[in-house]
Amino acid sequence: MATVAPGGAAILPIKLHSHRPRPSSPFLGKKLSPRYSPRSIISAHRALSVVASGGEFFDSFHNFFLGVGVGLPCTVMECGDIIYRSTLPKSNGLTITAPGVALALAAVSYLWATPGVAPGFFDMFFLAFVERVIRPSLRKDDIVLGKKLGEGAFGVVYRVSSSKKPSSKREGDLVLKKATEYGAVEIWMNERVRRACASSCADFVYGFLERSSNKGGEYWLIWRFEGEATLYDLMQSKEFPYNVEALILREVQDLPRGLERENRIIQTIMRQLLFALDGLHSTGIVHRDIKPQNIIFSEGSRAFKIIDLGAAADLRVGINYIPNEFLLDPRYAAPEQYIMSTQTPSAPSPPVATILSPVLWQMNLPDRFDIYSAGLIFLQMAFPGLRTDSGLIQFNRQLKRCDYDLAAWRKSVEPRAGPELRRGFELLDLDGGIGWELLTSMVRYKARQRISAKAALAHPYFDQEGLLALSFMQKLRLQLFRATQQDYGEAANWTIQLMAKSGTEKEGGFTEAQLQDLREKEEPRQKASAQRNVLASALRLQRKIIRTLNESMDELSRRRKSVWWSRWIPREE
Ligand SMILES: Nc1ncnc2c1ncn2[C@@H]1O[C@H](COP(=O)(O)OP(=O)(O)OP(=O)(O)O)[C@@H](O)[C@H]1O
Repeated sequence: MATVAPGGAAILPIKLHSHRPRPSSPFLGKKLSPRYSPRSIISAHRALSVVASGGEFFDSFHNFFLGVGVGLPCTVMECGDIIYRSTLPKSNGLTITAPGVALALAAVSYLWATPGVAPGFFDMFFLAFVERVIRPSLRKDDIVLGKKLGEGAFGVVYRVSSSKKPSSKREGDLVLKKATEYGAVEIWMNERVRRACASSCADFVYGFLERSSNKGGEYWLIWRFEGEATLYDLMQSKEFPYNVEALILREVQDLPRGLERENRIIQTIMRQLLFALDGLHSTGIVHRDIKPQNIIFSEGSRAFKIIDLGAAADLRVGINYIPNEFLLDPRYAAPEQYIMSTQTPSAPSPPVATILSPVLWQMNLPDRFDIYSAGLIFLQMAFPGLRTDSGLIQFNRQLKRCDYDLAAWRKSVEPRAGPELRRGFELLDLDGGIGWELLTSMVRYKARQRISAKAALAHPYFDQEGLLALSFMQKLRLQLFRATQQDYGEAANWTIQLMAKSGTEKEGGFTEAQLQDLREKEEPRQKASAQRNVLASALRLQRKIIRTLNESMDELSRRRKSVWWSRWIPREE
């Protein structure tokens, strides 16, 4: 049974890692002969090890560590059944199976699905700490106040400079926001954005809690000064959108003005806005206050960036996500008002929220809230009459009367439209109505039917850069896009119906809008098939798990969740 290896060590036919006889084993299907029982082989093994290595201590010592099954003490071996040496696996025993690969892929997809469980852990427990160590910090005394830029409900914004910086730096190259409420959240969001998608938002420098003021604590947030104008400022000018073209190209174009040129500029603005939104949404942040006032033109990067993350929600860890809280600008807010269903329990503790975040994200699609607001900005750019507060409020009323159906709104206003409104429709109708198509897929009543930022960027509206007409292939793609969108909507409706059926009396995962829509729908219901029942049961089980986890963590999170992230924020006493 034992052989002697070239090194002089004994090699025994002992399988080290398996207890299951192999088909090639002569013992397969038979009771092991007492002559070759594991115990006897182990004894032989011990004896032969000693004999074979007797005189050559050095060789034995060497083989003790290098050989497989060579002279290793049996106490550390898993001496299983006996097989011939030829049947020993050549690899280290790791077997790749199809179900194993599928399971691993499913786990990886879940961990990387929006908003990203795995990147979230890496960001929170590694990147955040590394950044804290290496980034430069600022103190109250380092800041030289300049002129006031704005004053909102939750803070005052100044243009400032740093006394720490060398004189080569321009004066007033920073912006300071002294914030009270939501300051901590805004620091958290800005730090997250800086690590995940820095180009989406204004360049954040530092944030800390300043306690020396009389008010008993203010959060100081510092950004680089991006530029003088927000999209709102630019849209107020009669020159819009040509003033944006001049900023982006850094020169005034001496070309004839017209719809095509305007359309191209608006398209560029929309693309930049959607890129910024996609960056935020991919990392699990929903802004919740997208409006032209919060989109600033960055002179350095010649692109629009998002500012004011005070109302944002980080769905990856559940920060500032309170389903029934109201802090939205009603002019730009989507009809559902809440980014998560009011029936979804408030955010669980951070680890649970992080683990469940892909499920909750898919159930609620909270990013579509921002998409609706972006759609309204698109409308404002196309129709100058909607750029004023009163114009927008009136439009919102009309749209509500049309059940948030843009096509119905168009039908109602087009026959009696003035030249300005008609010009807006003409602009959106360019290239086979591709702009109108994109707009209607952004401004929809049902969040689930709204296009995502990523899908919007892939929309053919953005393919026609520099072209006045669509090519045959582009038209084909548009048709395909429309067809798939329809299918998607139907599939989503079907799933929502199932989920609604699976008991949402007390707990559920649907927005009021979705439930309302289901109530309104009076389509004949098909008989539930076995497949549907299985899916419904799975969803019921999923909800039960979520509820149980929430309940068990509730007590813990109630005490901690309101303040836990403030530990990350530096303090200056
Ligand atoms: N990084 C920046 N670069 C240049 N200007 C900025 C920057 N950040 C903010 N501003 C200016 O400051 C103004 C106010 O900023 P912000 O919206 O963040 O403050 P706020 O207190 O939340 O205001 P509001 O409540 O009105 O939204 C902006 O409209 C913009 O003009």
